[in-house]
Amino acid sequence: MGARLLLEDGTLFEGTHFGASGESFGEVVFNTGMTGFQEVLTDPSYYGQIVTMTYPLIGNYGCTVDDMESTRSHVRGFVVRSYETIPSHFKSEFSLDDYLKREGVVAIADIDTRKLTRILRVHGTMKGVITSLDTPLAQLQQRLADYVHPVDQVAQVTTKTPYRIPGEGLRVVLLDFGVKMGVLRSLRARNCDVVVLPAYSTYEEIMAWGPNGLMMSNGPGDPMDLPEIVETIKRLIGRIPIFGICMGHQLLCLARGAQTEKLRFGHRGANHPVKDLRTGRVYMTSQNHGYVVREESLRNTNLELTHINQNDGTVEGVRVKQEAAFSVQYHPEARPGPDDSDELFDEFIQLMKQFVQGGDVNAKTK
Ligand SMILES: NC(=O)CC[C@H](N)C(=O)O
Repeated sequence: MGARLLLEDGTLFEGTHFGASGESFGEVVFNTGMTGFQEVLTDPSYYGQIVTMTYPLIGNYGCTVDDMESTRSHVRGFVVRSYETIPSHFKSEFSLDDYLKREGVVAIADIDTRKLTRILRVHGTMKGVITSLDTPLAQLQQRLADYVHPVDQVAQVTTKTPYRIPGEGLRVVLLDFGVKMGVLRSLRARNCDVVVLPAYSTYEEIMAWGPNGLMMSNGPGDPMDLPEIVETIKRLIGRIPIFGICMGHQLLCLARGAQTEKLRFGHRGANHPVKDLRTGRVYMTSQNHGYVVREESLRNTNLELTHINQNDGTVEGVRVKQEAAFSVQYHPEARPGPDDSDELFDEFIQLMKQFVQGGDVNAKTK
């Protein structure tokens, strides 16, 4: 059965259909990871996006509940060069096709994903639609032109009610902007007592849990859609140690007066080199973001640039001078991807310990 992918600029790809049937609109982006399609599909930061995998063979190792990054898929569509129908891996419990059908994700295979990626690299990410239906092209074009991306996507994916993952160690409140399981696993591996709160929790609701530290998660959409949350973070900086990942990083920077902007085509994949400017060490990192903190905007703030991307020189990490707060644009929880940056969670634990011992609101990030 056939399927079509139509881009906002009029480019049409015709391929084979798999996954759910129907018509689905979203922002078309690409991911450069060679593996990790299941983590990509279940990462809430991809909410509202149609994801293309640049690696040509997808589905080979099947799916397993173990590798889910949340309880459902958040993508609006999935695009691959070659879909492998027979999964082969000892952990595989079901096929990618079964999973996409179950989650209502429309997918297309057998298109030239290299050509698609080059279009997105040159012209930037754009709106698109995948359809398995026979809708006439002119009608499809009109519907795509009328489609608008959802705003405040964080509200769609954050937990509706607080929940706790008990542990014997330090109490971490996690503001859930669309948290990946990997972040929770990394905190649990360090025995933290984790309380996950809705993104729009107030300063008082957060502090009522008596946290030793605040973790701010990844999440979908534009950080500038979230001014109320930025106001809450302004009050929290200096009160408790803070560690921000991706969306959490962008919001920390906005709270300290920096600015964010949209990248032309973003960074998505498990193979992005990042340099720690303090040590000169380069880490391979897992990434998924379309927005970035503007480096020039750090100048009049007390944010210190700690990490940069080796490919395009963009901001990858900061710390707040004189305060116990730091953040990174990439994903140290590494699902999928290299765990080079796992130590950032240990740094956060150290910061919280220092803070507990000294009761010191000025415990320094290293
Ligand atoms: N993974 C994330 O947290 C992404 C943050 C933000 N939605 C961006 O695309 O830049």
